[in-house]
Amino acid sequence: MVSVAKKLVLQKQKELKKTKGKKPIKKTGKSVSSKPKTISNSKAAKIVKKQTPTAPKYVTSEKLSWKAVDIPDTLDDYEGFCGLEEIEGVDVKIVNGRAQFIVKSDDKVRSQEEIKSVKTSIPEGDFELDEEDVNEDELKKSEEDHEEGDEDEDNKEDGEEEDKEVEQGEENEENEKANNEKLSSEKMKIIEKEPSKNKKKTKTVTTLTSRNNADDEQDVPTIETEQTPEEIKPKVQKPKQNIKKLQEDELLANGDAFTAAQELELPDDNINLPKWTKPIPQLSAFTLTGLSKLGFNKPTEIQKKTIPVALEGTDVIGKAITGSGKTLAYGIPIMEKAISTGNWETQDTPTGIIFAPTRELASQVSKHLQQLIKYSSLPTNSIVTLTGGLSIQKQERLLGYNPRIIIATPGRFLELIEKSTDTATKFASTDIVVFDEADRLLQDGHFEELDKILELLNNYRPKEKLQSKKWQSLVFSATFSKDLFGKLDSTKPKPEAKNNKKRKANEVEESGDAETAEVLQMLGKKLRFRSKPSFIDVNPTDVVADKIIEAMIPCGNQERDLMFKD
Ligand SMILES: Nc1ncnc2c1ncn2[C@@H]1O[C@H](COP(=O)(O)OP(=O)(O)OP(=O)(O)O)[C@@H](O)[C@H]1O
Repeated sequence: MVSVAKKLVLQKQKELKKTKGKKPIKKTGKSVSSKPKTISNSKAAKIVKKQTPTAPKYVTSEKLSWKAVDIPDTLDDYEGFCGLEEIEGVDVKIVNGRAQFIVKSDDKVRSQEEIKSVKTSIPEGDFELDEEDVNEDELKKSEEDHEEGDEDEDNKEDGEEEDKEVEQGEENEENEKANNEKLSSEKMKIIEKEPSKNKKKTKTVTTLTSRNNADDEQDVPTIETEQTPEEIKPKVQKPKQNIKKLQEDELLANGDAFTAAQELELPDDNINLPKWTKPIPQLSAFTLTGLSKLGFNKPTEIQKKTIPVALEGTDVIGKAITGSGKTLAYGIPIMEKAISTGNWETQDTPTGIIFAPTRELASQVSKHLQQLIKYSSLPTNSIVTLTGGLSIQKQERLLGYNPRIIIATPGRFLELIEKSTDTATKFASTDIVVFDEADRLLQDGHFEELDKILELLNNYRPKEKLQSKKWQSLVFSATFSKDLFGKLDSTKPKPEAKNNKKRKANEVEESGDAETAEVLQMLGKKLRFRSKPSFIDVNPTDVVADKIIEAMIPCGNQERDLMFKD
């Protein structure tokens, strides 16, 4: 006899067989009755109708609901196209020489109102536009709107990092803006041949090019299509504003140095600045043009004495008070070296690294050097400031454009070289290292960082490849008091070596008093100069002593006694 349990099992198996193949019912919050609902024939028909895919529709690009996406720093995982998000469920087909977009559902298509509103926000880039799509006024307006948008975006980015760095932030934004102009990563160019007069079919070549990477260009598909001259619409005249700059930047970014050189404004060879050229005959026409434009008709004392020595490659220790023109005293030698190197578009190592103790000073130095560099053959993104409080990613991106001059505070610089051996190796290959306001750089807070930096740079320097095993050091400070350089005490030579070292310190030219000599000796040990440094003191103590006048103050006996009372 079959047991009740077995009966139940058999019944269950039968039920399971019946339900097999049916789609499982999705669970909702509501309780689902175990009894399957019967669906009327008409309702079932409606559901079937809803599931039928819409017939494919051909639409123009403006009708698609494109969304802008940020282009990431690295393009490895980037799936967008020219800063636009890919739209799923849309196919592209070339019909009569034009790209047609085939959509399968209406939710990918914009309404007329939406199309109108997006026409005023054309994305950045040299996109060619159809005349009927937008007139010149609209184009100008959209560009202005977009510029404002850019600022907002950048401000937002910096705001996330640190608000208080306003001044420096602005300066980096300027650099970044210049770089963005120069290297807007993806570009669409439409090169069209002139339509022939005899109404023959003309070939239109559409090439997608990447400005940044010549290799990318080879991988980009070229679409050749046949078009009649009627089909080729005249291009809208782009705004003239900044066109020359854009063309120049494009040439430079593409590495077409020869054509770019022709586009560059040449320096004035007839600049007459004898007060500069007499003590410093090595100055280039670029620098002289810049100095003349800035109205700097003669060098300051520290500039006159430092620049010629530094241009010869000698290490320099300069003593000059604040506001004496130290920035150009080291800035001009770096600039001249960078200009003479020539192949800056291929060289990926910096010419000079300038260390400053504070972000404000770094920013000030950068601004000052930018003023002069703009008259040189060096590109606008030749100077990069690396300081804390600003986006490290942004700074890394700027380093990708191979700047010639790095201005840094020790903390951020150390962070970057500890993060990437590639960056450390590049920086270690520098020709010149400047320590501005050395007394402050070698005090608490910075001393340990600078110590590590020097060690890393020394270790990473690819000596076999470089002409010189050591970089040139330019050290500036308003004072060489032992109190301020106290940290160097720990690196003081051992007593037995003291006499030898003392002799070396005395060899430093015009080293002045014993205290200065001792500080210089300690500095030499820390910075490991490549040559005997030239000590240039533009405010020696005897200058101050000369200004002290002997005076007699007549006073009575009582006052005199008060004076000598201990
Ligand atoms: N040869 C020159 N002729 C005229 N003005 C100059 C000259 N060189 C520099 N200056 C101007 O002098 C000012 C001070 O220069 P700079 O900032 O280089 O001084 P500094 O010694 O570095 O001072 P600080 O220690 O404050 O940075 C700047 O405004 C700069 O534009």
